[in-house]
Amino acid sequence: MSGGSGPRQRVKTAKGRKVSSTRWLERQLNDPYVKKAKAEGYRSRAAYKLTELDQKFGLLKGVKAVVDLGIAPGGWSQVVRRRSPAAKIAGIDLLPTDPIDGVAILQMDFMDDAAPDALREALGADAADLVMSDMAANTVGHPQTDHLRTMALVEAGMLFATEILRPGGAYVAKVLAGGADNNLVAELKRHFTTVKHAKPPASRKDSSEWYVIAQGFKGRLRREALKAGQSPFCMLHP
Ligand SMILES: C[S@@+](CC[C@H](N)C(=O)[O-])C[C@H]1O[C@@H](n2cnc3c(N)ncnc32)[C@H](O)[C@@H]1O
Repeated sequence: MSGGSGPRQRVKTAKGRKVSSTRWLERQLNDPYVKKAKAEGYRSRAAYKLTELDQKFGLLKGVKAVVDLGIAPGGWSQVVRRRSPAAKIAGIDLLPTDPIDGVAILQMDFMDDAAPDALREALGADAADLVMSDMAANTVGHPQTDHLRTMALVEAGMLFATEILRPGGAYVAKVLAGGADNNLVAELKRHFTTVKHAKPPASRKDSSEWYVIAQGFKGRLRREALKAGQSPFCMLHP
């Protein structure tokens, strides 16, 4: 997507406004995805990242139950709702999210021990077809710390996905530049038949975010079977 209509808008630095805030405002005003989101009734330009990932990977095809980790302000769930009007959707965020028709929204920390059960209950389905995470840890400006904190969210999302997905289901998560690290990719490959990375066009070029897309969930691994050296796959959600 390029350009957008009309001349580029400039924002004057107001008294008390930081230069970085002025730049952010200017970028928002001139961003074609921001304009499109406004025109099409999406709460965030992030909606187009999921739309583009869906176009490339068919993530939303036929989904009946979806979990949205880091739902606020709600763009991704709006996309799912429009694509699959009957799908059950449950989302979680630290921040409040305005209601979305038919979406169960929890305001809590996904890293809280109680979050997985609360989400399962909110979803109201035995299993999900898709777990999507657009969660981003608040950056502290120390690259290693930021990377570790984001990876902790991706890993926690993966663990949750392996407990709630039906066989064949998918997990998509935001990761930082360089993608998921080798250990995480190896772990994802144990659980999913394909693992890919993508940066949708709507993701800003100067942002370090990428997405990891894991599809074809193999089914829950049965820990006892693994220990006993038997076939580890146990289809708990046929
Ligand atoms: C980029 S935004 C998500 C945008 C959303 N996909 C949309 O389309 O509107 C990332 C969200 O992740 C949330 N988040 C970060 N860490 C979280 C955590 N531990 N638990 C729940 N939400 C978290 C943030 O509060 C933030 O709202």
